[in-house]
Amino acid sequence: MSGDDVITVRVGAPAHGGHCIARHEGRAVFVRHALPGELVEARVTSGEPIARFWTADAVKVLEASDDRVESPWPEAGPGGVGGGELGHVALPAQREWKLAVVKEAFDRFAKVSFDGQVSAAPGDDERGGLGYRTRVSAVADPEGRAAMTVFGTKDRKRISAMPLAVPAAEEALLAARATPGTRIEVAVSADGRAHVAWADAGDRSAVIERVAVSGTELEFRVRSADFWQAHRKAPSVLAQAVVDRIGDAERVLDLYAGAGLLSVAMASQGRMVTAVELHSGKGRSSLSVNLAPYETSMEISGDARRTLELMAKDGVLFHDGAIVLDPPRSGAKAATVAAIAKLEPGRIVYVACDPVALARDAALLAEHGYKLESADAWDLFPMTHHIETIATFIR
Ligand SMILES: C[S@@+](CC[C@H](N)C(=O)[O-])C[C@H]1O[C@@H](n2cnc3c(N)ncnc32)[C@H](O)[C@@H]1O
Repeated sequence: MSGDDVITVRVGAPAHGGHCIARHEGRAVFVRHALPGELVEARVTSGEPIARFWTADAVKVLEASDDRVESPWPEAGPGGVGGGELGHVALPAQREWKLAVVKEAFDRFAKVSFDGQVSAAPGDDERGGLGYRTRVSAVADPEGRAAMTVFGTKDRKRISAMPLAVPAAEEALLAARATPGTRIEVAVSADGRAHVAWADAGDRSAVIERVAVSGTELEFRVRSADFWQAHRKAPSVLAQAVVDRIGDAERVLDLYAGAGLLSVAMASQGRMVTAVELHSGKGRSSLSVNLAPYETSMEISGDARRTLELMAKDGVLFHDGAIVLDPPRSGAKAATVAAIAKLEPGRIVYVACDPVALARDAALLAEHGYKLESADAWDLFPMTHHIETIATFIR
């Protein structure tokens, strides 16, 4: 089965990754562009006879869910580009979907229950979950115009709209003309201006971002090569959440620090922060520039696990301190979790863009004597399946 084969299935619960699970002839089928409870005709997108599961796109809805809406971005619909796979789901139902996914991840992999909420970022409800991305990227098509990858393929399609982006970013992306094959990166900085960078052309221009944390406006220099949260409100939501969760820790180790968003937020509250980041780029890193005003804080340029192991060798302990980590999608994994536990931090604050990776790491932390104190989630990527979760662990 593949290509144009269409099957009729009753769709079940959502699963991690932006699809719902259905069954067909005894096999699990991951169906995108559907909603729980719907009866749909789905085009099989991968369906080897011997495969344990198939994937499919709902192409015709025979019985629609009450939560189905018209997608504000049809180009990301069935057979379209990735990055807008929940567009057909009403905004409150997107959050219920994400809550179900986080709960399932915690139950299944961490064996603890997730009792938190999925909160909206300020202003998202008013904007219908649109116009939030300050960072967008695409690749120039043969005519030099913005194109995105068709989900599950290597093909690209020119886009005519990017409604998830703040208007200035959408406008800049659609107006960009670049050498075919070049990556076009748009960043709208705190001053509301769109900055377009052609990453492959070596453009490393910096923008200034301003983020409000505990009533103070903090400034950050961010280069196009630096990691920066994509949602316009994500930096303040996450920095505030972390500041609120580190308790009275005087010393904090911030692993996977990026341009220093969380480090600077904590340092601005008088904490002594050591920030660790692997990809600090050429020249003076943004992390070091952004941390410079805080004399008791410092940057370590290197790998998180290696840094932890060197600290353990030197007998460093974090009993009265906290370790904050915000790893890439794959999570921290066993060796880094073990290295964190070796420093015996009183508190661990884990910021995760993948709830399954977080839940797996939570199970590992439990083996090292760390128990979940609290967990909360934010919908910082409306119209997509992505979700940001913060979990706090104590010894
Ligand atoms: C999800 S981002 C978090 C950045 C920052 N906390 C923020 O919110 O802006 C993860 C960061 O980890 C860095 N990174 C990836 N692997 C790493 C490693 N092994 N050791 C240290 N940093 C790493 C990436 O370069 C990236 O900046």
